[in-house]
Amino acid sequence: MDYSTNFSKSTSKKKVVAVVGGGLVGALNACYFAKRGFQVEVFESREDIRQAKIVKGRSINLALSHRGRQALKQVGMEDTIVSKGIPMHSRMIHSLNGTQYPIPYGKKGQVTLLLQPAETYSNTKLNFAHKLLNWSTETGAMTFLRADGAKEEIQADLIVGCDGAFSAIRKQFLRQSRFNFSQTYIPHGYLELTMPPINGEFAMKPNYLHIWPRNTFMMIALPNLDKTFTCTLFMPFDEFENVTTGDQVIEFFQKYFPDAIPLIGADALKRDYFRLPAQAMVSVKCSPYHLSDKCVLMGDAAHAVVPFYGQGMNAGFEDCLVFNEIMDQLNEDFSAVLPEYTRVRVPDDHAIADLAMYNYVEMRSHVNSKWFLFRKYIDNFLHIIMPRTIIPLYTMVTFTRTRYHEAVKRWHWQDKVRNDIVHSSLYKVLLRTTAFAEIFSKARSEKGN
Ligand SMILES: Cc1cc2nc3c(=O)[nH]c(=O)nc-3n(C[C@H](O)[C@H](O)[C@H](O)COP(=O)(O)OP(=O)(O)OC[C@H]3O[C@@H](n4cnc5c(N)ncnc54)[C@H](O)[C@@H]3O)c2cc1C
Ligand SMILES: NC(=O)C1=CN([C@@H]2O[C@H](COP(=O)(O)OP(=O)(O)OC[C@H]3O[C@@H](n4cnc5c(N)ncnc54)[C@H](OP(=O)(O)O)[C@@H]3O)[C@@H](O)[C@H]2O)C=CC1
Ligand SMILES: Nc1ccccc1C(=O)C[C@H](N)C(=O)O
Repeated sequence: MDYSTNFSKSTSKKKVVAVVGGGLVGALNACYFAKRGFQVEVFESREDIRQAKIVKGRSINLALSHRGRQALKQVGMEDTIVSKGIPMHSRMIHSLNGTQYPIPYGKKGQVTLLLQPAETYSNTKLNFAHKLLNWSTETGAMTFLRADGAKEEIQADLIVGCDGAFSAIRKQFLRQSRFNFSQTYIPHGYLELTMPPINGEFAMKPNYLHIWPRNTFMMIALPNLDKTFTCTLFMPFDEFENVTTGDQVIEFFQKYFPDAIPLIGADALKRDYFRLPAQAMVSVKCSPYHLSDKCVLMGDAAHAVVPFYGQGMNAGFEDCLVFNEIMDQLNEDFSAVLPEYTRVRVPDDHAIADLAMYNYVEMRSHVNSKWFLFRKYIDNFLHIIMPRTIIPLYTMVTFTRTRYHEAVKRWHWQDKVRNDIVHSSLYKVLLRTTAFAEIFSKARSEKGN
C-alpha cells in the first residue's frame, strides 16, 4: 500500500522542514531547525542505529576540531560530545627505522578531539527506514521507500538534503540548467585495521595522530575510547592488488611498518587485512547548493571531500552554523536565505576540498622532508612573534573559523612572505660571509706583502 502525507498543511504556525539523511550533519541540522521552532521531520534510510543489533559502517572515530565544536556549541551539545573525546596534540611520525618524533599541531592547548559518533539527539520526529527514492523539483513531493516495502509520498516547506556523498536529493539538481557538478575518485583506497590494547592500556601514546609516512602511501592510527587504535592504510589500489595472501601482508608490513606488526598482531593482521576490500575515496564539488526556496544541500551531499584533513564532518557542521547565522540575518526568509547560503558557502567548501587533497601529500610525504620541517618551524616561530600577521595554515583550518577560502589565500601570501624572509636572510648571510672572506683574504695578502 502507498501513503501520502502533506506535512506542509500542518496546523503548526511554523513551516515544516524535512531533513533527508539522519547522519552526522542531518542530526545536527534537525537540532538547529527544531531550536528555531520549525516542525522537523528527519528521514533516514537506515534502521535506528541505537536499536540495531548489527551496525554496518566503518570508521568509528572522527577528529572534531574548532569549527565542529562551535557548531555543536550553538545547540548546547559541545560539552557532551567533547567529554567523550580524546585530545590529540600532535602528529607522531613513525620512521622506517622504528624511531618516532612528534610534530605539534599548534600552540599548547590547541587540540583536536575525537568523537564517537553514534547517538543522534533530537526533539523532532525521526522517521527511520525511509529511503528517499525520488522527489519532484516542481511540486517538492518526495517519495520514500519504507522497510515494509510501501512507498510514502511526503511534502514539506523546505527540503534539506543531508544524505551523504551519493545524495539522492542532489540527483535532481543535475537536471537543472546552470548546475555545476564534478566528482573525482582518487586512485588511492583505504583499509582499516584495529590495534588492540596491551595489558588494558593503549598500545601507543594516545594523544597523537600516529603517521607512518612512506611518500607514495601512508598508514595512520587514531585512538578510541576503548583503548584500541583504528589504523587506516591509505595506498594506491594497484598496490593493494599486489598483496593477496597473508604471508604477503606480513612481508609488506615488515618492509614498511615493522613496528606495527607486534602491536596489531601478526595473526590478526593476516586475517583483518582481507576482511573488507579497500574502499574508494571521492571528492564531489557542486554549485549552487540550493534550488529556489525549496531545497538546500549540506554536508557531504554538497561537498564530499577526501578524508585527509579530518575536516569533512567539521565542514558539514559548519554548514549548519553558517546557515543558522544567515537565518538570523535574513529573518528566516527561505527565498533570501538559500541563495545567500550558496553565495557564502560554496567558495569555502570548494577550498576545503582542495586542501584535503593537498594534506594527503603533506601527511604521506612532506613530513619526511627536512626543508618542510624547517619551514614549519619558521612559521610557528613567526606566529609566536607576530600572532596576528602570520598564522600557520593548519592553525587557521583546524583551530579557527577563518573562512576556508580566505585561509588558502592567506597561506599563499604567508608562504611568499616567509620565503622572502628566509631567502633575504640567506642572502644577507651569504653577502656577509663573502664580504668577511674578502676582508680576511685582503688582510692576509697585505700581511704577506
Ligand atoms: C575514512 C574516513 C575518515 C574520516 N575522518 C574524518 C574526521 O576525522 N573528521 C571529520 O571531520 N570528517 C571525517 N570524515 C568525513 C566524515 O565521515 C563525513 O564528512 C561525514 O560523515 C558527513 O556527514 P553527513 O551527515 O553529511 O553524511 P553521512 O554521514 O554520509 O550521512 C548521510 C546519511 O544519509 C542517509 N541516506 C543516504 N541516502 C539516503 C536516502 N536516499 N534516503 C534517506 N537517507 C539517506 C545515510 O544512511 C546516512 O545516515 C572521514 C571520512 C572517511 C571516509
Ligand atoms: N569522501 C569520501 O571519499 C568518502 C566519504 N564518506 C562519507 O561518509 C559517509 C558514511 O560512510 P559509510 O557509512 O561508509 O557510507 P556507505 O558506504 O555505507 O554509503 C552510504 C550509502 O550511500 C550509497 N552508496 C555507497 N556507495 C555508493 C556509490 N559508489 N554510488 C552510489 N551510492 C553509493 C549506498 O546507498 P544504497 O543503499 O542505495 O546502495 C549506501 O547505503 C558516506 O555517506 C560519505 O558521505 C565515506 C567514504 C568515503
Ligand atoms: N582524521 C583524519 C582521518 C583521515 C586522515 C587524516 C585525518 C586527520 O585528522 C589528519 C590531521 N588533520 C593531520 O593533518 O595530521
